[in-house]
Amino acid sequence: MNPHAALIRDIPDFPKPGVVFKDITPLLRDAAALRDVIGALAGTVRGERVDVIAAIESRGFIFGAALATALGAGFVPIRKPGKLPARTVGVDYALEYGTDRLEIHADAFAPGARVVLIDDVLATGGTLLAAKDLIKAVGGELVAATVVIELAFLDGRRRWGDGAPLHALWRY
Ligand SMILES: O=P(O)(O)OC[C@H]1O[C@H](OP(=O)(O)OP(=O)(O)O)[C@H](O)[C@@H]1O
Ligand SMILES: Nc1ncnc2[nH]cnc12
Repeated sequence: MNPHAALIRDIPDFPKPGVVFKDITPLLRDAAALRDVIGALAGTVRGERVDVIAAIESRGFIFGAALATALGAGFVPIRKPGKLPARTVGVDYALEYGTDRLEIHADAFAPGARVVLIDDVLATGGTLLAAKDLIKAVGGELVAATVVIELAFLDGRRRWGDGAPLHALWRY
């Protein structure tokens, strides 16, 4: 059950015809709802030692940075191409409405760093899987991934595979 379902808005045909876009901006501007979401994200990794939150540009940054502060963890950005200034590792991927590339700094993690991956939406799973691969490629130990919204009808979870658990606060 999502107590804040009314704060997630369906926008038909954005950014392309046929896509129903889950708009989280009404939720973000609601102070109590935003606090609840950050608390719920923290709940998905309660009891785990977490050194770093890694989050995906750009909507993932909103939740990831707030969660890092709440948990007393650090923050590592996984960015769209050409944005990170030092040496990077990158991967091309497909998402629900296009293709893109994600990059991470090659030295993003201290040895043995325990990492939680955060994003706002799991749709086809291409983005989250690309981020998982990058974290592993640069030596992070992935503890879990958590998304706020899972579009279960797109079956992205099927691609996630074994290893770290994949949590979702709300499923559609
Ligand atoms: O599961 P998938 O099909 O891969 O789609 C999920 C991704 O799509 C959106 O990102 P987008 O690239 O639109 O970036 P944004 O956060 O900058 O809006 C969303 O924030 C997820 O990262
Ligand atoms: N339908 C959707 N709504 C919001 N973000 C998305 N990212 C990928 N698909 C999405």
